[in-house]
Amino acid sequence: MPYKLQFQVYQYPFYPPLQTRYGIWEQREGIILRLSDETGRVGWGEIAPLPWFGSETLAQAVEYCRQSSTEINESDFWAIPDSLSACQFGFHSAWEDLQNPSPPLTTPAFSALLPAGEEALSAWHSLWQQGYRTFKWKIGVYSLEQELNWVRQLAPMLPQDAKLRLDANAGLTWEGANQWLAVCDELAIEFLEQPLPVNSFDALLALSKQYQTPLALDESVATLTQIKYCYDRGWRGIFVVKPSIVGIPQDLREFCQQTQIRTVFSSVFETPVGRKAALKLATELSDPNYAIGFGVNHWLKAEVLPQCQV
Ligand SMILES: O=C(O)CCC(=O)C1=CC=C[C@@H](O)[C@@H]1C(=O)O
Ligand SMILES: [Mg+2]
Repeated sequence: MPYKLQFQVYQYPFYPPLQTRYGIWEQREGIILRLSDETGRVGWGEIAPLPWFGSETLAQAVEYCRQSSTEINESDFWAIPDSLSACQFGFHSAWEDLQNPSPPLTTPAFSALLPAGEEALSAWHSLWQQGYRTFKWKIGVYSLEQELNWVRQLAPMLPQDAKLRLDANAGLTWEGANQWLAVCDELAIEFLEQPLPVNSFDALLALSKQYQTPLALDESVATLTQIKYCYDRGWRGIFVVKPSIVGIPQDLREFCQQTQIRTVFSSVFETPVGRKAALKLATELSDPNYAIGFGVNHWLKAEVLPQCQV
């Protein structure tokens, strides 16, 4: 049965901008997809690229949508190349939504992203009062000395049942990662995300065996192709899965069911359209021992979605 495709590009400002080791991220941009069939069923999907994580660029995704005719078939969904992993997720999510529009009945607990730097010391309390019990703090943004000093203040001030995880966004050196992990073990940090660059797999694997604090790969496992590569090379630590850029949901389901890998699902600050599809997959596959990285998007002010062009 052919499906009718409509799509619209969107841009939303982050408020406040997101500060990470990669710099300041000012706005989220992506594509909202609307699929409909002859019986009148409608499905929504979102293409939310994250090129610095290894997905396609927005321009490449727009080009793919433009060259897709307004009538597409099931075979077209399976023909989307792995190099367009955000398109794969967006189109398959819209197709799954059309067949079963119900949102997930429950979701795992959410982790809240703290602002980078010293601001985290004051920001966590209002999030705690909102009900968050797990917090993620980005490191590698300021100097090692400053951040070690701040984490030694932050960890002890959190209530007993709070959890703190750190995300280095591939920004540490081997020496810096060892310094951080010694402190993580001292402070019972929940896990340390991507301490070293993607091309340092052997060093990451060695590091994962030297400290109590679990390591999580994120940038190294951005797509299902990369997840399989790291699994085949022996990674059995945490896999941070950003569903919006991972690829085809059904392929991820099958791989997780075959391997039982330990996953912690994470947002790419997508809109409510992509968030619904991502949470549905997270509810099915994310390790229940870990909160998922979908704390309220403080960054995204706009809630109204653009209507697709007719
Ligand atoms: O995982 C979370 O807790 C929230 C999402 C998040 O931290 C990220 C989303 C997208 C890109 C990065 O800046 C960052 C990450 O590295 O995990
Ligand atoms: Mg990360």
